[in-house]
Amino acid sequence: MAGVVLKDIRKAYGQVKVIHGIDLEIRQGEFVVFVGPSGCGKSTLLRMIAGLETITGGEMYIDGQLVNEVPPSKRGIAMVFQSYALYPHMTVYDNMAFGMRIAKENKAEIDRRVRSAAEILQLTPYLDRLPKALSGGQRQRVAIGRAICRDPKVFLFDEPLSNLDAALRVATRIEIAKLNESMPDTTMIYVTHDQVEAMTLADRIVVLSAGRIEQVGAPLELYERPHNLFVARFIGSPAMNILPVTITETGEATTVSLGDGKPVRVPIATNASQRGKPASFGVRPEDLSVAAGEDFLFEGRIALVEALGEVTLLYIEGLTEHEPLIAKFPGIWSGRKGDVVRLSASPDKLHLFDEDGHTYRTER
Ligand SMILES: Nc1ncnc2c1ncn2[C@@H]1O[C@H](COP(=O)(O)OP(=O)(O)OP(=O)(O)O)[C@@H](O)[C@H]1O
Repeated sequence: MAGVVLKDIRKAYGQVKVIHGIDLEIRQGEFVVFVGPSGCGKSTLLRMIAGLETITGGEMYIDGQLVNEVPPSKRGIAMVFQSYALYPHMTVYDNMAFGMRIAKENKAEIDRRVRSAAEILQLTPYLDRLPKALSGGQRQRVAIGRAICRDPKVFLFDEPLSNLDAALRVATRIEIAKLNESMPDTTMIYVTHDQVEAMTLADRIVVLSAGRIEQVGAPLELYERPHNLFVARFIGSPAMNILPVTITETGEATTVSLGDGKPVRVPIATNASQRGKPASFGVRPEDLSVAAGEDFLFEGRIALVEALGEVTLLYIEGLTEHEPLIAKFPGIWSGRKGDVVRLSASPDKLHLFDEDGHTYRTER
């Protein structure tokens, strides 16, 4: 089974510990995406899987084999980097064939693999070109093609699309999704900063912070049921609105008191020990709507309207001393700066976190 298993994986550069004990099981054929803020250790973790960084502690298994001391070339992996790293003086064909030639693969097999990879990535018309005569997106596809030719058990991607412009990113992202479908047994691990890439490509997302895992789950699971404030804020854009509240009633549902004393009933269970405790109340900008009647969550003044065409973002002040609340409405919305709005949200879209930032929401 060509899965990847990390057991208490640790990394230190001298005295500086950057990965603090990661446990993770990636199944064969799974597409796993690592996300997290800059410096959280995504690339370090990927490079340890690749064998490009030594492992300070713990055990790493690829396909059931302990690989801690196995060199990169013997791990059955292929890695695609942000910079395509193609040989400029070689044609697309030769770039893709290079690794196999070094490995003394026979000519017919090399030709079969190069042509099949070119076909998958729509590179067949460009096989005789030099990299300089290709667009950035095409070059990145050649880099991916070169990796496919190695027939890896595990494909590693380190921000492969970050050098491409917006349109090419989308096109190449779709290529990668198709590639994943066409190689169902190949495990793929992908590092990105881009939420859309993470949400659309991943079977599971691993959210990292400061060298630790915050949560692992399917994209929509992380979006709908973040385990803690960190994940709640990290997944989704603009980020979830978080307001400080006090718990006033507990039970099957919980009543909290917002900053202005307004009671709000949240259909999330809490036990009696939580009464009177401070908590964090969360609601996503896209889950807010204009309240029809007197039944509203918030009332505030619009401080800024950002009309993006497909959506309108409203920044609303006057609710707390904290940052403005953000509401995201579909399409073009007619409200203006200075208007007073009342907002509500469906009760099942409300989130509640305890004073340590953990969710109260239990699995349903
Ligand atoms: N060679 C090194 N020596 C010392 N510290 C290092 C070294 N390489 C990385 N680090 C530190 O390890 C931590 C993790 O770095 P890493 O590059 O894995 O983060 P990242 O999540 O990939 O960040 P980014 O998203 O910015 O690429 C950072 O704090 C970084 O400063």
